[in-house]
Amino acid sequence: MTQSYDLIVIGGGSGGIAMANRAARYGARTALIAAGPLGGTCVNVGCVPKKIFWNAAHLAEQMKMAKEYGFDALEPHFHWEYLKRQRDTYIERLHDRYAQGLDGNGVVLIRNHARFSGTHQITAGDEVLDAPHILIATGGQPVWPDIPGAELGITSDGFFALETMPRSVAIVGAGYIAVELAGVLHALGSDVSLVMRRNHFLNDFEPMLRENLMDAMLHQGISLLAQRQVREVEKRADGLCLHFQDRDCLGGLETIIWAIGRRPNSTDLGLEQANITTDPQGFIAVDAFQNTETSGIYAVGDVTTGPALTPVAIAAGRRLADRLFDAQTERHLDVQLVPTVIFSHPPIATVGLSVASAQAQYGEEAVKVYQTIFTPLVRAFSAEPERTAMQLVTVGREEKIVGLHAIGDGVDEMLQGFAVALRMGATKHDFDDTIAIHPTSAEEFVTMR
Ligand SMILES: Cc1cc2nc3c(=O)[nH]c(=O)nc-3n(C[C@H](O)[C@H](O)[C@H](O)COP(=O)(O)OP(=O)(O)OC[C@H]3O[C@@H](n4cnc5c(N)ncnc54)[C@H](O)[C@@H]3O)c2cc1C
Ligand SMILES: NC(=O)c1ccc[n+]([C@@H]2O[C@H](COP(=O)([O-])OP(=O)(O)OC[C@H]3O[C@@H](n4cnc5c(N)ncnc54)[C@H](O)[C@@H]3O)[C@@H](O)[C@H]2O)c1
Repeated sequence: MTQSYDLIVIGGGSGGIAMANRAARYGARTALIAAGPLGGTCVNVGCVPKKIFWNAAHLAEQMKMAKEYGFDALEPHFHWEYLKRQRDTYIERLHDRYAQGLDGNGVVLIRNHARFSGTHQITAGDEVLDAPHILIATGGQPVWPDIPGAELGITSDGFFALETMPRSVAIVGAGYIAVELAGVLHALGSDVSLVMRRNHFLNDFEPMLRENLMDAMLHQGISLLAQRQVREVEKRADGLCLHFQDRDCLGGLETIIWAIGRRPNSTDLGLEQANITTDPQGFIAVDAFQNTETSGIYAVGDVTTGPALTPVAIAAGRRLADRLFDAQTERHLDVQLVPTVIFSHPPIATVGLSVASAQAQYGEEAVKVYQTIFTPLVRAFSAEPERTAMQLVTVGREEKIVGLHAIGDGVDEMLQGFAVALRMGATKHDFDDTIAIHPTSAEEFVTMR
């Protein structure tokens, strides 16, 4: 027998859970179908376990710095297995919390793989459901390279499953995940090589950010291998060997991590039953209101082409629930000024336009850039201190701030408040007129000349 709901949500990750809970609180009869563990990518193999390992790496750096502050040399031994156990236990608690939250809101949770069996009908195992509103929030998965021996490596999913710390690692890729994992593994004691196709990583970001991060990584001892196209992985007696096109090879590796992008989970959904097509990469097209090409079917999160970030998926899901079940007819997600942090070492915080994008959008004449680079006080005693760099991109006579970029200690926790200011239309004068907090690094944002 078909069970009827007001809303069916496919996918128990960031976007799906957010929409299901909000819709149910508005009184919508809601079913959420989740194939994987609750919380999806972010909670299980993304933001949360990554940040826990980043915290450990950050502590390792702080312990090194402690000597400069008069503490006896600390030579701590890091127990990867212990932290992994702690992390897994924490994540299990999050699973329970999500299940309780859904239950408390009256969302019916179905643990199975969902497929469309009609335009507004879903089959999950033996169950058949229908609803006038269906959300696709199925997220994505890591891309594997199509080369011989690729299966000898792992992806970020495999990284989070590692039981012991790899001694020597090559990370192939140049995006968020590649630089974040490189920083974490290096700080915890691995010998790390980052293998890039081009000369740089983080190619879509303001260049000053990646330039400063590349300097910092080289200084820390991470090996950056540019212009390397991977051709094959070979297993040898002394470890894995990564062969490059027309070039040398990198041997003696314990682990190779593929961090070459992610692809949407859209192939095994029966989308054709709902007359929904995807682009060649498998992404589902949506308009600004998350509508797909079929009325009453919506998509949010990593299965769409929007920024692949947890808060973006959550905001899109919640706004959609507001629109459909609380009569907020114009409510939708604005993807301008999405703040983001790259949890590299040191971290990067960025919101808004790069200098080049601002010039392209407003004309070169209209853009004025303020920047500063300095040694943060916390690094005052370091022989070769890691510097902090900050930049404000302004436009027009009123110098409206359209881009804010920073790399350095603590910028990850600085960005959120500045993102509010930019969203409210802050100008350089507003920043200058704000009393500084001294002595901090953040005060440089309101004292830049
Ligand atoms: C290593 C890593 C680190 C990251 N770090 C950050 C970070 O620091 N900050 C940040 O903002 N973002 C981060 N992200 C990105 C973030 O995790 C994603 O943007 C976010 O999880 C997307 O949410 P979603 O709801 O679209 O999909 P997901 O969270 O992936 O959830 C989709 C769920 O749908 C399920 N599913 C798929 N198909 C079906 C089906 N047919 N039937 C039923 N269920 C199905 C899946 O099992 C999954 O549980 C990171 C990602 C990775 C990989
Ligand atoms: N801190 C955060 O918020 C955070 C952290 C991790 C991931 N994420 C999200 O997850 C998304 C996916 O991250 P990602 O790092 O997997 O993807 P990405 O798209 O950011 O980067 C993939 C990189 O791999 C490179 N690449 C592709 N094919 C390659 C090949 N064959 N050889 C070498 N390099 C190759 C690409 O040029 C690109 O630079 C991100 O875009 C981001 O939105 C966010």
